[in-house]
Amino acid sequence: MIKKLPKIELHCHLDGSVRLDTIIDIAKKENIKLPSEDINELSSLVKVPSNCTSLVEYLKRFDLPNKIMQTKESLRRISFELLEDAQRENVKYLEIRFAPMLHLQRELTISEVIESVICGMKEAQEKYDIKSNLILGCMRTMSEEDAILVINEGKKFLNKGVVAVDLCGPELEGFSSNFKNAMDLARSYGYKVTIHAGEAASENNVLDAINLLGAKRIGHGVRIKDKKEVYKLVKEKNIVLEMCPTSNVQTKAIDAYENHPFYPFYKDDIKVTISTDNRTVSDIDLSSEIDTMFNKFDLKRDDYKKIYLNSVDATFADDKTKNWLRSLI
Ligand SMILES: O=c1[nH]cnc2c1ncn2[C@H]1C[C@H](O)[C@@H](CO)O1
Ligand SMILES: [Zn+2]
Repeated sequence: MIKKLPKIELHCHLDGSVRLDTIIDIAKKENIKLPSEDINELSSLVKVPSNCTSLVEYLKRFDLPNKIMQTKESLRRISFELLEDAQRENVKYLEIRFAPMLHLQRELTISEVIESVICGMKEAQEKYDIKSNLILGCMRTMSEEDAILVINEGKKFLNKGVVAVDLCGPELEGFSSNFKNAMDLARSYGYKVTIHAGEAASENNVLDAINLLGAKRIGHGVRIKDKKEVYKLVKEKNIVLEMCPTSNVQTKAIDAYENHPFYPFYKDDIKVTISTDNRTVSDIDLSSEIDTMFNKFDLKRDDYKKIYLNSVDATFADDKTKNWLRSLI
């Protein structure tokens, strides 16, 4: 049932959503040595195990896919295939995020990395009934200079495939102050800002992401449940939460689906949306994720419509795309 509904996904990492057989195929073509070429063994290396204890452990699963994402052709293909997979479950709009700095291990420049991902995205948009934009991730483990490089190189693609920037990777308390100049610069160019925050560290990071970095959307943000002041700010400013419940349960940001704040936030009119975070690493798709939340919390068709429309408003897409998305439900 859920599979047939039109869907929007705002938070999906390219490197966490690579098909396993594509990893094997690219490795063969590019002579890259994998720890195993057996799809079942590879699956156990890329998909997060049930006994994962933290975000840091979860993030180790990205090393392998990133090994085979170092050429124009592999990036084009992986971006095309992500949209191909998404349209099969009726995703109509997908914001793909990835960190260009992770794809410079061989011969590519930042600009070529972005261009290759856009190329795959365009091809899929021509072939299928799906639209997409890119969010450029800057790793919090890297320097502010690196973030500025990505922002400067990505500028020429703004509104030609690229719409926003993000900070991702392990979350330390107070990370925002290290990236204030970079995010000021990004906003001055016209990038929208979404920030992973309040996932593996406290709600204060959400406060900073909004107040210091100008985030209009927050990746996860589950920890705002812990402090009234931050919760109130998110609510009053209509900040959108890109919620990824399965990822939160896997990284132990939340101990069980039943305790995920998605439902109480929704009931209290916080702008919640549902995404996969990482299709391959988390071993889910958007339909299964929506299905899980709807079953756990007994949500109905009207609730779906409300969350879908929240997602339309929250996209970083142009008005024409937003109107099209509204017409689908
Ligand atoms: O949920 C997440 N939190 C923080 N960082 C994440 C999450 N999922 C993926 N990442 C990281 C790992 C990827 O290599 C990077 C860029 O997509 O973003
Ligand atoms: Zn994420």
